[in-house]
Amino acid sequence: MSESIPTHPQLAALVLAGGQSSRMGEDKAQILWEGKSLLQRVCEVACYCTPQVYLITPWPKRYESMLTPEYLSGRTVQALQETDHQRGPLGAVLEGLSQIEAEWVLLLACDLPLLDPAIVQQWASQLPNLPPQSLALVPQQGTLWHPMCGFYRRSALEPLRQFLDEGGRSFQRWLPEIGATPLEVGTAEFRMLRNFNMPGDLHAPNPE
Ligand SMILES: Nc1nc2c(ncn2[C@@H]2O[C@H](COP(=O)(O)OP(=O)(O)OP(=O)(O)O)[C@@H](O)[C@H]2O)c(=O)[nH]1
Repeated sequence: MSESIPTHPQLAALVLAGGQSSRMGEDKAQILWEGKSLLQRVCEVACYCTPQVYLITPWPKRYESMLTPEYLSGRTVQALQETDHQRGPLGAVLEGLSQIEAEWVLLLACDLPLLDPAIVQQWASQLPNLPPQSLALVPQQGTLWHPMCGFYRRSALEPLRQFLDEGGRSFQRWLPEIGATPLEVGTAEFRMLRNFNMPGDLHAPNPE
């Protein structure tokens, strides 16, 4: 993958690897697809968009060898230890956001191997145009948000903490609550947001 081009000086990326992978039957992050692990693919997209990339996971040791420059075209990814495993992906986002200082964070789930880095970077170029009160820029299709490839302002931290403390666990509920800005995307771009959940997804025809 080609060199990253700084998109926004205040953009970091946070990759998620955790959960149960119960539908896949084995750890999704480590699954090989077309010669690379799903985690490696998503980390490469993140590294294309920003030099500041973090992985939040309950198992940093497990992925240590996959975050090195040898795997990531000369880049590195810093692993953050997730401490509370009970709150799902939103809890992981909270822990990640609280350790990252950049104004914006590109959130990427490790099970999105079809992402086109140039498109994600083009989306990031919209960030400077957002009003200060916009806490997130997230692809939306109809009323369905695609939160696992979206941009979150660091100041979303406190509203997120409050949502989790009140028992909230759903991005689909939280995003309207904070008035997230929908990202206008075309049909072709939505195809790259297909996440891999089951073994059959690994053998489905590539939408490209
Ligand atoms: N760090 C972290 N990532 C998570 C957590 N739960 C899910 N994820 C990640 O979020 C993405 C979407 O996860 P899901 O497919 O909804 O859940 P899953 O637990 O991985 O899989 P299922 O058991 O099949 O639902 C994947 O990239 C997971 O690695 C969590 O508690 N912590």
